[in-house]
Amino acid sequence: MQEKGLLIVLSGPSGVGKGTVRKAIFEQENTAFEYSISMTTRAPRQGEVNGVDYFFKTREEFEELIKQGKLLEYAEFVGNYYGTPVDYVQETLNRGKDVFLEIEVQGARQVREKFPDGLFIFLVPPSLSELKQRIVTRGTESEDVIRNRMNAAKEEIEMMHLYDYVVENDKVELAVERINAIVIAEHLRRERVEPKYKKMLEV
Ligand SMILES: Nc1nc2c(ncn2[C@@H]2O[C@H](COP(=O)(O)OP(=O)(O)O)[C@@H](O)[C@H]2O)c(=O)[nH]1
Ligand SMILES: Nc1ncnc2c1ncn2[C@@H]1O[C@H](COP(=O)(O)OP(=O)(O)O)[C@@H](O)[C@H]1O
Repeated sequence: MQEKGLLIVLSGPSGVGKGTVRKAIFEQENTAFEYSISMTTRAPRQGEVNGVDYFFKTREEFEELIKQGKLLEYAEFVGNYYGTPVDYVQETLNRGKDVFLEIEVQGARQVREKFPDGLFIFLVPPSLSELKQRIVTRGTESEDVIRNRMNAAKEEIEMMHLYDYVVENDKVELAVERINAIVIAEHLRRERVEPKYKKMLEV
């Protein structure tokens, strides 16, 4: 039987750099994970592409997906819905591939209930002031939204203890390296050999 893939969940407060770190992970050569593209009702930002960054949905479409049980988890975050397509995740894990989710904390909590054996990684900022700076310099949000996101961030950071690992995002490259190391260690702990090293064993 095909060994199932590992479900890797990267979460943390808004503005900590989840999206940035996730992109850097997928820009590495030979990334062994499959990224699960989320559904959202948020409007696309400049340069975002439907089916690449997100599947952009109307509220009605999203609520229909909820009703039909098509989402592994979903959450309302600062006025918009975000959710993970369940079929994609299941099928990919069944093919033996690791699936990588980058989601906010309410969703991560729901995934933990359904996949207790998943690998849950919490990204933290070096400090709260640095977090605020990142949200401000991103410049995509109004002052009201920034205030909401900072308030949400404080509550989100309290969820840190529910995770398997906490990774500081001081520098993107360092955070990526830490996550790579954690995944390798978790594969070994689960007696799975990295696909990259499996090739060596075949020589
Ligand atoms: N629960 C959940 N959260 C998601 C999903 N996709 C993205 N998010 C999170 O939703 C939040 C807002 O995302 P977005 O609007 O793209 O803004 P940004 O990531 O803060 O730049 C971030 O914390 C994302 O990690 C998802 O499928 N489910
Ligand atoms: N390690 C880092 N050092 C400095 N700035 C960062 C770092 N990681 C991310 N950023 C910046 O912080 C802002 C928020 O990052 P983003 O990836 O959108 O966060 P999230 O997805 O967690 O909401 C962006 O402007 C991004 O360029």
